[in-house]
Amino acid sequence: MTDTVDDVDFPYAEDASKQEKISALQERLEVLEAQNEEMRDKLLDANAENNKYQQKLERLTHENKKLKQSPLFVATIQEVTDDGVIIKQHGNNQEALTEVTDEMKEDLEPDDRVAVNNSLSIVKELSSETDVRARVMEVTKSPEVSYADIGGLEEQMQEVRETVEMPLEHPDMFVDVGIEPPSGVLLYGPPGTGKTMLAKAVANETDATFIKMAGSELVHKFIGEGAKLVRDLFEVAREHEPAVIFIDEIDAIAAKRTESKTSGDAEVQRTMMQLLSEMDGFEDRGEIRIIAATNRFDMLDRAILRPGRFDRLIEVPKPDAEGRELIFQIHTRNMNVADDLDFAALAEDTENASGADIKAICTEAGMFAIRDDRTTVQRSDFEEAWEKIQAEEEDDEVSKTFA
Ligand SMILES: Nc1ncnc2c1ncn2[C@@H]1O[C@H](COP(=O)(O)OP(=O)(O)OP(=O)(O)O)[C@@H](O)[C@H]1O
Repeated sequence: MTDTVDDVDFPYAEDASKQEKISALQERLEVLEAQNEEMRDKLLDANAENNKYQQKLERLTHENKKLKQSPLFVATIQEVTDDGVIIKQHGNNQEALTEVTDEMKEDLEPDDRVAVNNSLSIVKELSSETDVRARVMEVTKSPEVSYADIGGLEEQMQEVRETVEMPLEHPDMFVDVGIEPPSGVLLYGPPGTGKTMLAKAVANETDATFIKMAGSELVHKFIGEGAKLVRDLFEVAREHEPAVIFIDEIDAIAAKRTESKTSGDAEVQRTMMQLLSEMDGFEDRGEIRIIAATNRFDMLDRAILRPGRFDRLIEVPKPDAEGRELIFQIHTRNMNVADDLDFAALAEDTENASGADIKAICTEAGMFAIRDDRTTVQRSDFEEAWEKIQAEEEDDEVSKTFA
């Protein structure tokens, strides 16, 4: 129960002298001032904490709202008539007549792509196909990642080289020996372990164009376009031979079939079928290699792992202590670190860190040094950085659980 002002009992006896009363009151005043100060600090802290939670709440509410919004479907305008606009939905090719405002009608022409909602009303006009391609595909001529930038993963690197590099650089050897090179390579393992790096490095070393597409974007950005984008992906690769196609998060398009028959699932199936048929016709594809990556190997539909498809599986695990040491060395190459920095000890301290975590630790350690007005980064900076990153990762986990 909180004290009220009426509860005040005076810190002196009734018969105390005036002087005694003054000094007793003085003392009490000092104590109360100190308590008041302490309370104010606590209040400030609580306010700051409250603000933080408020912001988190807003972020989660926003995220929640976004997830609940129903997806849009893509359609192409067939005809603009007096009765409305005839559209053809991508995916199921169904035609429909839909009404639009006069204002929107003025802007629409046959062949324009539009996004429609569940009741087939046009929600917005979409940018042209070339823009979509550019948005979902990352095309880089010889990306700037080399094998020397990858720490640990010697075995994985060796396997990727045999299965991707050899067929690109010496296709004749496979012909001479009379065997087919593996069609596709699937890299699987936890996030941030260097799967994308491996794919980029092999493209770089073979002077190939690196073409990346994320499985999740393929199926979640605009429903109805997945299959077409897969076709486009292989077409772009053919235009840029030699090329390495990299499909990240392949589980988004090649997950095990589920019982539900929602349009989303049907769309994912169509996208996967297109990918399988592109891969099955792969012998004629010349100098194109396909690498896919997933963090969710358990979710994959086994159809994509059949011979002739992703028939070479390479596990990319989190680095062991030796791997972590190498990755620390790589990411501190351009940093001004203390001469006596013990990389092996850092590796021991950071058990369970992925390559991406180590990169983040190095940057964060540099920030700690800067905050401390130093130009040399020392062991304690790395330790603090790892603590901070672990705390942030835990926070992220909590956010995901409540989202
Ligand atoms: N083995 C490694 N050696 C050096 N750096 C690494 C390694 N693994 C990860 N990194 C660093 O982490 C970053 C992210 O790694 P990358 O994108 O290759 O991971 P990934 O396995 O493809 O992750 P995800 O599954 O999340 O797509 C890289 O740009 C690199 O800086």
